[in-house]
This record gives sequence, C-alpha cells and structure tokens, in this order.
Amino acid sequence: MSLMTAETFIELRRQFHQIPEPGFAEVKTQQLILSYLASLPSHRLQIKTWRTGILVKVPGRNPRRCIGYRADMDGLPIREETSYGFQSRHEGYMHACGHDMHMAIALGILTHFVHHPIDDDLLFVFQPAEEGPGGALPMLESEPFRAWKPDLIFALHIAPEYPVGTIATRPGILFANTSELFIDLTGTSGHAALPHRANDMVIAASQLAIQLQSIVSRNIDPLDSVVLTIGKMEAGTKQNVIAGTARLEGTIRTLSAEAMEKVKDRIKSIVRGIEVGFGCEASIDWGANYCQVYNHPDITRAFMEWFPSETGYQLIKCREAMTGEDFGYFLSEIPGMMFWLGVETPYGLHHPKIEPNENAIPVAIDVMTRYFHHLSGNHRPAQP
Ligand SMILES: CC(=O)N[C@@H](CCC[C@H](N)C(=O)O)C(=O)O
Repeated sequence: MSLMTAETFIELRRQFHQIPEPGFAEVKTQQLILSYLASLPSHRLQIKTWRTGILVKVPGRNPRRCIGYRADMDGLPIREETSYGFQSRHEGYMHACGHDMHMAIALGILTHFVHHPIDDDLLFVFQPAEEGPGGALPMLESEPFRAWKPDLIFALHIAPEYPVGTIATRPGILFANTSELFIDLTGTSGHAALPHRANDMVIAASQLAIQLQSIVSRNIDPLDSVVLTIGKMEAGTKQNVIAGTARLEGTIRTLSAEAMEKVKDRIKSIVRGIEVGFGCEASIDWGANYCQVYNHPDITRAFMEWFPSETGYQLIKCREAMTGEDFGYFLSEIPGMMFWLGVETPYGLHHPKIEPNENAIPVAIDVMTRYFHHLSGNHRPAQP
C-alpha cells in the first residue's frame, strides 16, 4: 500500500487511541467510524448501526457469497503510561489491547475494497464490548447481523511478542474458554484493637485467594491447560477498622469446556469452606463467559498455505494461548479464522506502557486485501 494511504490509517489509529471507551459506551468511537465512512463514496457502502457497533457492507460485482471481517472497539480501565504525544484523553481508560489498531486496519481494508470491488460481498463488523461484558454474542443474534450474516469470517489480534511482518495462527483452538469471576464476602467490621468482636474479611479473602490457587495445581490434570487469576482484591475502609466486606475479581481460562466446569465446581466448594470456616456470607458471580476461539481447520490450513507463497511476510504456526476473545462466538456459527499480527513491543497486552509498532497496520491491510482478492478469485491491482 502507498505510504500516503498507510499514514491515513496510522492517523486514524491515533485518533481512536485518544478516545478509549468501555464496552457498550463506544459512542465517540462509533461516531469517528461513521464520520470516516461518510468521506467514502456512499453508493459503494451500506451501513447499519447496532447499539454502539456498526455493520458495513461493501457490495460485490457479482456476489456468490459474503466474506466477513470483524474488529473490536472498546478500551480498558487502565491509566496510560506510554510516551505517546497522542495519549488517551479519557482519564483512567486506555486502548491497551490494540482495538485502536484493529479498527484502523478494518477501515484500511474496507477503503481498499470501496475503490477496488471484488465479485463477493464484504461485511465489516465493528463490534463493541470485547473486553466485557461481550458484544459478539448479542451482535451475532441481532436482527441487523442476521440479515447480513456472512458465509465466512476473519479477524486478527495484535501480538506484542512477534516482529512486524509476522503473523501467527493455527488450525483448531487458538484462544481459551473464559469466565469472569467475582466473589463477595460479608463478615462483621469492628475496632482494629478488638478482633474477637469482629469477623475479619481481609483474612478470609487472603485465605480464599491462596486456596483458589490450589485448584490448578491439585485438581486439574497436569496435561490440561487452566489459568485462574485474581486480578483485583478489595477489602475494608480504613487501617484501624477491621474489614467487614471483601471482594475478589478474577478470570478463569481453560482449553476445554469440561475443565471450566470442574474449576467452577471447585471454586464453589472452596468458597463454601470459607463461609463455614470464617462464619461469613459469600456470593459468586461468573460475569461474562466466552467460548474458545476455534479456527476452522480447512480454512486455516488453506490460509496458511496461501500466505507464504503470496506475501513477503513470515508465518508462524503458534501454540494455543490462554487469552480469550468473544470472536469465538462468531466462529461457533460461521466458518473462519483469527490470527495474531506481530506488533513487536516489549510490553504485553493490557500493560499501561504498551506501544504497538504502527508499521503493522499497512502489513495487515496488505495481507487481508490480498487474501480477499484471492478468495474471491479476483486479481488484486498492483497499487491499492
Ligand atoms: C485478547 C484479550 O486480552 N482478551 C481479553 C478478553 C477478556 C474476557 C473477559 N473479560 C475475562 O476477563 O474473562 C482477555 O483478558 O483475554
């Protein structure tokens, strides 16, 4: 792609980066996408909105089928610590999972096909709330999506650990099953000097956090992959008051649905034990649950065979990752695949200092425009 075009989408990414919004509140993000779309020839696009998401159809010349491409839209409640001159303007929120890159790439691919139509229809899906509570499932079930349901669907996710010019994927499971986890404990608060008249939830929560870690090491077959992370713990109100309440927030990741059930059963038993042992009350909320991302084996193998022969980029056959992605819901109904896009940066996903290499944006646009021309059996023009 030409340098000028690459700069357009890098600039758009920077604009998205400054307005990260939580799931189903992507109001400015939706507006920015709609204003960009308004700059394109309107007769080449059909647009529908669904909540804060957007569906854009680019009609083909002689469609046999519809090829879908999805980008997620939401940011994370993380305080940004990058060195960027275009940092988040939304205090306490950040695009720390690359969704700003994902949207810019989707608009780059879309723009190419507005100017260079292929035979097949294309559907671009801008999906809200990937980080939670999960926009993919309700969007998939929505009337606007059902009316335009594609026959195939693709998506990518940035990968800090791979160099720019590299992609990684695999047939079958790419990402794990996930379940959020919220546990509330209620005891009795009291004076810090009179522990015998209170029921301390700091101690109960600490015990619980440690006991939960025994599930993976003692209850799961060592040959299965499971992660249980408590990412946030809160208790009490002041240093000299015994805490009457505590809350643990976390996430569970498994490569099989059976392991997920087993982990949840064990959590219920351990939480019951804490209730009995500490004489407190506990409640569990499983929050948002995502199914695994399962890449269609034939489609993925075909992509992996095509990729090295038709692009100058490097392909890695990677292992499964314990990250989650509600794109798995699209793949549970529509054949397709997802891949990692190398953005080479020392900080990982969800880190406040992550600075993905923006040169990956034209790489991804180049790969996907080439691939959609190939899928549609149409020659791609030399200059996009
Ligand atoms: C790619 C990525 O980082 N995705 C998120 C998905 C979050 C799912 C849900 N909110 C949870 O925490 O279980 C991830 O954390 O893997």
